[in-house]
Amino acid sequence: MGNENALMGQISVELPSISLKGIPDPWLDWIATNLARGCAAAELTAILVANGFESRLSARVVAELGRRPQADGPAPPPPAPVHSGVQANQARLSDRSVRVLARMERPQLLLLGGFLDPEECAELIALSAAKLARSTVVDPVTGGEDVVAGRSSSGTYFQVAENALVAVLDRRIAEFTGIPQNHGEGVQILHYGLGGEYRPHYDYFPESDPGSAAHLARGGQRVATLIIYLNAVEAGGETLFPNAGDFRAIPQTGQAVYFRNCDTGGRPDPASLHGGAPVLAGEKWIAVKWLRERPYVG
Ligand SMILES: O=C(O)CCC(=O)C(=O)O
Ligand SMILES: [Fe+2]
Repeated sequence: MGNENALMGQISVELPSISLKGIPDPWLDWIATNLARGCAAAELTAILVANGFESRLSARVVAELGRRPQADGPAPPPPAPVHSGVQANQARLSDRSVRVLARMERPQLLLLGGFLDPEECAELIALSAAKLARSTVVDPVTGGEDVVAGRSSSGTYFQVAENALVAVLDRRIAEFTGIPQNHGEGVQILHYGLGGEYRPHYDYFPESDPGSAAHLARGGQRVATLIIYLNAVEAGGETLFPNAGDFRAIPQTGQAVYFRNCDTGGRPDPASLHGGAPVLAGEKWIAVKWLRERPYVG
């Protein structure tokens, strides 16, 4: 898969002239170091506030440092072996081996086994079941969130590292993808009932849509997507790729499909068109992680 270091090297960032006044230098170093380690902006802001700094100033300074290229800071974590051109059939992570079950070039895609344990899947479902709300899509013109017939799931979000299990999951995703944790949007848990579907769509924001600008300003493109299956669907519910020979990933507990929405130059890749096929029997639970080009400002 793409080499994140190369990708990050190509991104040029405009530095807005926001003053960092009000936060002493040692704290600025501490924020920069922890952002480079992949800590969530919200977590760092909360620590600053707990140490007596004003909350709006803290959030602004953390966001500002998150936008700066970190040429002098510690290097980002190396990408997992499967993505660095080595055709390994498993990724050895610090707490498990993730098996590669299938791979594809366009879009760049890996089907994965053992990304989550069945117990972890069950806990994510239990934590989400009580707080589901109807899913929305981005309005191409306004950039707002609309309820549409083509996305009939309900879902909920967890902030990065919101609880112990989500913290483990976010770390595992960063380690596997080689994309720093602070580039991730909060993990979404989605539930589809019988007949529920998400018609084919792109996860990237089309540059020609006026509504995309506001989203692109908050961390750039959604360069990659990870969909983790939290249960085995009895029939239907596959993640399908109409521009890739109608490839279909079948939901099986703990397995995942990881794909790039953009090429290594950060350009949207139309081959990444995908959808969730209607559930024909049973129900479908998934965890979805959208990964941005730059640190995500939620
Ligand atoms: O339900 C699926 O398998 C696909 C979900 C999806 O594409 C998304 O949430 O962006
Ligand atoms: Fe999607």
